[in-house]
Amino acid sequence: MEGIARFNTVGIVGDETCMLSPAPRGTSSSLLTPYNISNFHLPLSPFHIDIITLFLSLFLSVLFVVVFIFVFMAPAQELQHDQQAPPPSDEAPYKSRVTIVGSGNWGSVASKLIASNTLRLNSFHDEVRMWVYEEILPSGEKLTEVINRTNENVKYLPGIKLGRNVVADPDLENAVKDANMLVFVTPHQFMEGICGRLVGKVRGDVEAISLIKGMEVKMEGPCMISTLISQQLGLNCCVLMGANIANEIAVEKFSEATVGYRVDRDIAEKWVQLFSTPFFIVTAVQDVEGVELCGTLKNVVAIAAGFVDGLEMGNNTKAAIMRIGLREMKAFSKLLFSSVKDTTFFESCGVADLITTCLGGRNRKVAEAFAKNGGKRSFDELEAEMLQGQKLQGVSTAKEVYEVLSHRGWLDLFPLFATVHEISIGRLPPSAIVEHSERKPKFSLADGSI
Ligand SMILES: NC(=O)c1ccc[n+]([C@@H]2O[C@H](COP(=O)([O-])OP(=O)(O)OC[C@H]3O[C@@H](n4cnc5c(N)ncnc54)[C@H](O)[C@@H]3O)[C@@H](O)[C@H]2O)c1
Ligand SMILES: O=P(O)(O)OC[C@H](O)CO
Repeated sequence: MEGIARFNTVGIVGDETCMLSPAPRGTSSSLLTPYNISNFHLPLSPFHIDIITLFLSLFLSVLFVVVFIFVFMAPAQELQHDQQAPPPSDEAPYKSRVTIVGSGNWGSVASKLIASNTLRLNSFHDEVRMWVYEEILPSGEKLTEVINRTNENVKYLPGIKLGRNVVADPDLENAVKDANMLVFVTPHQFMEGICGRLVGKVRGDVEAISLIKGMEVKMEGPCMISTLISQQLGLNCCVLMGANIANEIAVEKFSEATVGYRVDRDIAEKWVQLFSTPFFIVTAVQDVEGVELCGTLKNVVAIAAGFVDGLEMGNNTKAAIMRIGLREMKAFSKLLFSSVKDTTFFESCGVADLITTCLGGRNRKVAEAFAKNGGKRSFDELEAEMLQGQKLQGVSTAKEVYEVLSHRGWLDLFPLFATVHEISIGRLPPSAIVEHSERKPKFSLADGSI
């Protein structure tokens, strides 16, 4: 604009010069400078000539600058703009670009599922970027370099090829910058820090989904991880939960999952499309909080089931603990969010996830070892020894749920949830899981009301 305005100013100066009249024939050249241009005789004094010369040189200089900018600078500016503007210029605008934020056990399997679909479906760019929290392996190599060389996450999912179109990237900002579909799948305790690093770094049109089972408790109250992501990054976030033990899906054993969405069914369908395979069946329901709370709270029940296994109390006791746990899951979810639907508890994210976790999950396994050791070895110690870098979610979730219960005066209403935390911190012995959980809550929790 500045260039155009200057150009107009130059034009006006030019017009003014054209207003000089031709010198009348026979006019004496001694009075007027003989300034002949063809048959024009301009009756100008030296002062006028100086002014005109000044204006002309000004005009020519400005013209030169404008031409210089257009010829030499504009292409450079265009190039710079192209580099910043998403999506990159080498792709059709309708193709979605997917980045996975996280590369643990489930994060790696999610990358494998997604990578098989982005190759197959035209609406997605082939490449799937996977942010990796960089680690140095015992061999001295960087985990990202090994993943990119071998196409395998040798630490968190050994023996499984992820797909050649998965690119491991240790730089979080670089990994997300071009994506318009972000999949969050890290242990929940790292998400606050990760979101903090991503503020202002994601595309304006980005959609997100969280596969993370967990919650945060803030001064204002409980905050689901999808809400944390939505609020911190200013984007819409769906969730995907289900009976999904990652190692089983990695070897393509049949499983189901549930996508929870808030409003936009089309977005939910796009996520369903991105994850679905013949052995991984995904269904969408309009209940983000219900789906996410199922995935989050079942980990607390799994710890209780692990205590029962460690104490060798048998299947009936374990089934009883699962039933009481499911009742508390439903009541707690509905007390926090009245919108939570009963039907959600019958989806894969509900009762199916509860069953698989209480039978074969990591939370159950480590809790069993905790009980076998009479609570003498801490969860942290057992987790490090038994999971080699993978993380439990149930112990910290039990603590977070306990904070909500004590803050709201609900401890007596949720004896199983409260007891799991008290055993985990050594306040009660593992055997308390049955004695305390079987206590009848003071009020009916059947419909989630107090
Ligand atoms: N593994 C499963 O079977 C499974 C299935 C469904 C859902 N989930 C859920 O998915 C989420 C992620 O689980 P996962 O199994 O992929 O992870 P994981 O348990 O394998 O966790 C390890 C991951 O945490 C990363 N990490 C370690 N320190 C970190 C730090 N300071 N900052 C950021 N990252 C760090 C590691 O690099 C690694 O990628 C959890 O909420 C879990 O409950 C897991
Ligand atoms: O191994 P866990 O206990 O973390 O559970 C894994 C998944 O959440 C099961 O769906």
